[in-house]
Parts: sequence; structure tokens; C-alpha cells
Amino acid sequence: YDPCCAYPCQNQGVCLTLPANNYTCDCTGTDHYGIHCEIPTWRAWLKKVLKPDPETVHNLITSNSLLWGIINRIPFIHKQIITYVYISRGDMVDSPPTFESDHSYITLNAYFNESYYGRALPPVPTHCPTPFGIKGPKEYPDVDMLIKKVFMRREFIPEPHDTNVLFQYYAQHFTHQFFRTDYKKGPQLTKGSGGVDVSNIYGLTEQDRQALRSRVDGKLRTQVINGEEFPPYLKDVPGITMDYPPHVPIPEEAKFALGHPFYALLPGLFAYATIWVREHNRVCDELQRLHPGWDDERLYQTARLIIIGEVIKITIEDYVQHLSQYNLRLTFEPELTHGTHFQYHNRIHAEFNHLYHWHPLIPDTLQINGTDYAIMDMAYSTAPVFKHGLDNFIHSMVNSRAGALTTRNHAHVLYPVLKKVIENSRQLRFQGVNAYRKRFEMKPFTSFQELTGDTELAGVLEEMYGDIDAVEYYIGLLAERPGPSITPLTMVNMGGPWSVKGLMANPICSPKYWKPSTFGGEEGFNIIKTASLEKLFCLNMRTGCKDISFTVP
Ligand SMILES: COC(=O)[C@@H](C)c1ccc(-c2ccccc2)c(F)c1
Repeated sequence: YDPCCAYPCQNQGVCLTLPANNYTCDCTGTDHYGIHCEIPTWRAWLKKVLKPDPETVHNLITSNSLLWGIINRIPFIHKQIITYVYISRGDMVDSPPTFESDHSYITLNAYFNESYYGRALPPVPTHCPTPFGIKGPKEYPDVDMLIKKVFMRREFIPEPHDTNVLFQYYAQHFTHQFFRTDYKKGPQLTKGSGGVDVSNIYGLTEQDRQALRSRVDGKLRTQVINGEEFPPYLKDVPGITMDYPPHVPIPEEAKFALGHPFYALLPGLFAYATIWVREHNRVCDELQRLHPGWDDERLYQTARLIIIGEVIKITIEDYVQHLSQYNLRLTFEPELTHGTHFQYHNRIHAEFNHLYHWHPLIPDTLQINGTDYAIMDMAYSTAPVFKHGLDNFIHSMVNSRAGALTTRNHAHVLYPVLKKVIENSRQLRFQGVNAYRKRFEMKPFTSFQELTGDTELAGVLEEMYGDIDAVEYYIGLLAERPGPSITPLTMVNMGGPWSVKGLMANPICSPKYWKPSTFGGEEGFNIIKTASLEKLFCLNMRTGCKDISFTVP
């Protein structure tokens, strides 16, 4: 068989098959040499010796709160650390993108065909002996058996850090602006534009964006229901399509025109969509006060720039801060990347999409004012929001526990979604979780026990996969023993680079954008710099806001 199927090249060396069952490893740019790029240059050796193990680093950053309390308050040191986080995470993401899912080697398509999700590692060649190259079983384990034995919830496991449902819906609402798989054409393709473009608020195409505008004062279309501002009914916005199930009779007063067709599915997404539409219109009012002469177009475009800034600010300083459980205070300071080699380009990777399948966060029911709603009771319905009022609905999200991001915690109704993501990862021929551990500078797992920290689960996985190098990507991410963060450690160290790159490579972070005039002057700039999750809700809820955060009070 093709000797490159054994992945002989280490440290990201590229394997090139030669005639007569020969091969060569291209060690260019790996800081290593030798036939398998296994010998480090003195520079790489020094880095390896000095760079502590990611697990140690992670435990350090998520503990020692006293030490971090001091470091967070010394601007010079804090800025150095944040700069390092931005640059080091950014450097781990190939930019321009190198691989896509239709070839197991580098192509120009990976760069020029923007319909592709990028790939951090190329797919396993189809001619290799097993789905992982040469290791493990000749066939993937049966997906239904795998789901039943490893993923299905026996009983609800609450998230150990008191994470609430407000966090879960933030993750779902935020990520759907850039995870836009083109299901009709295949899981390797996306309709997205590569990053935080707030297309989930404004619409993905120019046509949708125009349809959702009021064309007055820069504002988005809204309507008043029970004295409060809400998005418009779908029937009132020609051209907008929302994903509703065919043949399910849903009254027109329950269908709304939102920035993303998927947001028809859950009231939690409708609630976030409503809050962000209100925030956009509130920013328009602020801008109009500052610039009475500005027309609708300038108010709309400038407000959209401010909203993107707010989204990135809140995502780093509230969302990632909670997710990582870091005691290091994470900040949104684009000027720290100015004058460095950091590049303001981003491509969403297929593996990032799969990593972000966080359905275990979803509880079986949501209790609102004493009424228990099962997930399916809420599907395609906004009734819970209008029956109890938006503020009560938000209050219930704040006070409801999310599920732990681990195995055996997927709600049963989500079986089809989970099956789809596992089948897609097989269609995309993802390499095993250990290949990704090495790709992101972590040591590969040496045993099933080391992966899971749970003897029974280790046995189940060993029986299915045989070889630790054959454990599938998504399975390994979720089966990993819990760490100090909301997600297990591998998810942090892989999600980190894609997430930080996706946030900080936004055009508004580049030197030519990141200045007061872009955002309507100092006041507009300050809306971004003072944005927070709590402010977002408290400025846009009618009856006051209490305990707004990502943890159950
Ligand atoms: C490596 O860690 C980091 O760079 C920190 C800042 C960090 C950054 C991002 C994430 C993160 C991981 C998964 C999905 C979304 C965000 C994360 F969990 C931690």
C-alpha cells in the first residue's frame, strides 16, 4: 500500500509518495529534519524544552486566581500575554488555507474556491487500507451502536461549572453566522463568508439584507407586539426564507423573518435575534443623535460595524472567558496585533464546525414560570416567548442549567443530528483524534484509559476501535476526560486557535478600520469598548434585567 498511509512524517512534514513503494518527507518550515522530520533543530529543541505541556499551562491558567488577579492588573504584563495568545493561536491556523475536503494534498482550490470549508489536516486518502490510514478496523464502528453506547443521555448530567442555557443559546446563535454548511451540495461546502460577519443578524445575501431593513434611520424592520419591539412577521418580508418543516401547520403570527433561516427552530434563537435587532436599532438612535445629518444608509452601515465590534467584544470577554474558565482576564484589544505578522484573513475549517457540535449542552426541558417545555414542545414555536413575555423567557434561560459537554449526555431527540455529524466526518475522511492532537502541538493519547479517565468507557471504545490512533475525531473530543474548562482540554487547545483567529482576523481589527471615525467617532468606538453581555440585555429588555451571565445564579 501507499507508504504515506502510515503517516510516517512527523511535525507537520508532508509525505510525498514515490515510485516503487518509496516516499519522502518534506520538512520545509517544520524546524525539524531527518527522514521523518523527527529531529528538531536546536531552535525547535529549545522551544520544546522551554514550552511546558499544554495540560500544565491550562491547569496553571485556570487556577492560581490570586496570582492572575495581580497579573490582570499590571497592564504591561497583561498586554504581553494577550498579544502572545492572539499571535500564537493565530499562527496555528493555516492562512491562506492549504487543504480542502476533496483532495488529500494541497491544491489551489483550497484558496480560490471559497465555497470549501478549510481543513487543518487533509482527508485520509481513499486508497489506504483503513479509514485512518493503516491503523484500526477496516470499517468504521457501526454508528448506531456507537451513539447508543457512547453518546445517548442516560440521565441529565448538569454542566459542572453552573453553565446556563443562556450560554448554550449564545453558542448556537453566534456560531451559525459562520457555520453555514451547504447541505444540498455536501458537508465539505459552506455558503458562509469566512468569519464573524453578523450575517445571522442582517442576512447572508445583499437581497436578504435589503429586505430586512426599514430604510428609515438605518434601522432594521421591527413590529410592536404587547408594547415591545420584535422582528417582523415572515409574511411581511417578501424574499426572506426561513426553514420551517413542510406540512406542519404553523400560524403566520408565529413565523418571523430573522437573519438566519435556522433561527425558526428554537425560541432561544428568536430571543437572541430579537435582542440583537433591538441593539442595532438602539445604536442607530445613538448615531443619529451624534450625526443628525446622516442618511439611512450611513446610519445602517456604521451601526453594523459597531454591532460586529460588540459581538467580538462580548464573545471574547464574556463567552470565551466563561468557556475557557481562565483566570487570565481575556480582552478584546485589536491594536495589540498591529505591526505584527498577524494577518486579517480567516477561513472556517470543517473540523471547527464538527468540534462545535455541543448538543450535550441542551437540557431535556426548559422551565419557564413553572411551566416545563420539552425541547420538541419548543421546536418551531415562539409561543413560550409570547406566553410568558421575552423577559421571563430570558430569565428562565439564565436560571436553567446546561448539560455537561461529555459522553452519554445527548438528548434522545437529537439522535438524528448526532448521527449526521458522525456520518459527515466519515464522508470527509477526518484523520483520528491523535493526528489532530499532534497537529495542535499536543502529545497523542497513548491509551484509551488516558483518553477517557474512565475504565468502563475506555473498554467500550477499545472494543470498537482497537487502536488508540483509530479513535475518530469527534468521538475523541467528547470522550476525553473532563478538564477545568467547559470543554475537555483538546477542544480548548484546538478550538482556541480557530476561535481566536476567527475573532481577531476580522477586518474591523485591522489598522485601517480600528479607529474612531469608522464607528462614528469616539462615542461609537466606546459602544464597542464598553459592550458586555449584561449591557446587551439590560439595554434591550423592558422590565429590567437580573443576574445576566453565563452561570446559573
Ligand atoms: C488555547 O486557549 C485559548 O487561546 C483561550 C483564549 C481560548 C480561546 C478559545 C476557546 C474556544 C474553544 C472552543 C470553541 C470556542 C472557543 C477556548 F476554549 C480557549
